[in-house]
Amino acid sequence: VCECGSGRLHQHQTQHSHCQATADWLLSNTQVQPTVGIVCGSGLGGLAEMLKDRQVIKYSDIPNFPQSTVHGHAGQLVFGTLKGKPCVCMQGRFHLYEGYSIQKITLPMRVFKLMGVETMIMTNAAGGLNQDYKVGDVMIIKDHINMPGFAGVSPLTGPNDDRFGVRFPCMSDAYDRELRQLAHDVAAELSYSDFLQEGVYCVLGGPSFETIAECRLLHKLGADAVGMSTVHEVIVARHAGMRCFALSLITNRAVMDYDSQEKANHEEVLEAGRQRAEQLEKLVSTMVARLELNNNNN
Ligand SMILES: O=P(O)(O)O[C@H]1O[C@H](CO)[C@@H](O)[C@H]1O
Ligand code: HPA
Repeated sequence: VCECGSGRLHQHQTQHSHCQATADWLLSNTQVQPTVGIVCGSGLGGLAEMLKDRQVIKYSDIPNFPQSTVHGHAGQLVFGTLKGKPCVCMQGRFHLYEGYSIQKITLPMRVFKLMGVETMIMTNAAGGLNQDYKVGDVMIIKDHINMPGFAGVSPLTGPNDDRFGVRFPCMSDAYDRELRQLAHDVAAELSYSDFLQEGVYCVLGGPSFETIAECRLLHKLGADAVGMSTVHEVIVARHAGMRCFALSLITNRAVMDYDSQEKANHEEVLEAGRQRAEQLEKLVSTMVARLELNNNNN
């Protein structure tokens, strides 16, 4: 029963003990104690192939883990080192529309925290709302708009577990300023600046793509890109005091015009990932090589 004294078994306690059991199980099944966590977006699983001394564990073998159900998400954790840094890579993430609870889709963040991860790097595929963005652009996320959050859908709903973080976590510093600067510096060195953007990511529930009216609305609200992931992970990771950095690959341009014949589809999303995969991997791996692993940003 819960330590809160109510005599009941509460979800937050179950969550903590589940996360701890999963973290312990993973630590006893891998040689790697990761300090960096990477989440691969749709079609961006190649990031995990960069790890050295790889050890792969399928989600179906991990206690308490959900399964990946989306094409382009392999469904396994890859442990190894990237430029000498111990990493864990989610080759496949979970989305609200897959039918899992919002707590379940973000459970890996808490597991990683309990394993010793200090820095999270999330990637995603997203539709470009900003009219200056082109397919293949890489957007550093500087801020987000949490649409489900407006309706009370948050991974932190329910009793707060102080072992992870505070009841009311700050989100104005969610996307680490130093890591964003590092991304700009690395991109400039690699001559990637012509396809690098920095902007605001808006999350929706999906799985239907947006209507034209919705795209126009989101653009007016200040969103530069739209997708169905990442934000919930960032909220849970920040709540637990991990540094966060996130990138969107602009895989398609959001349809904003009633005369347009374009139609968003998952195949073009995956294809855009294939086209830009190599540069995205180089950008992330060079950043990881330069990470300072003392987290003062709780
Ligand atoms: O955000 P990731 O996981 O990259 O996936 C994006 O791609 C899918 C749509 O093609 C949606 O799940 C959207 O969120
Ligand atoms: N909308 C929502 N999610 C997406 C898109 C989009 O246009 N492209 C890739 N993921």
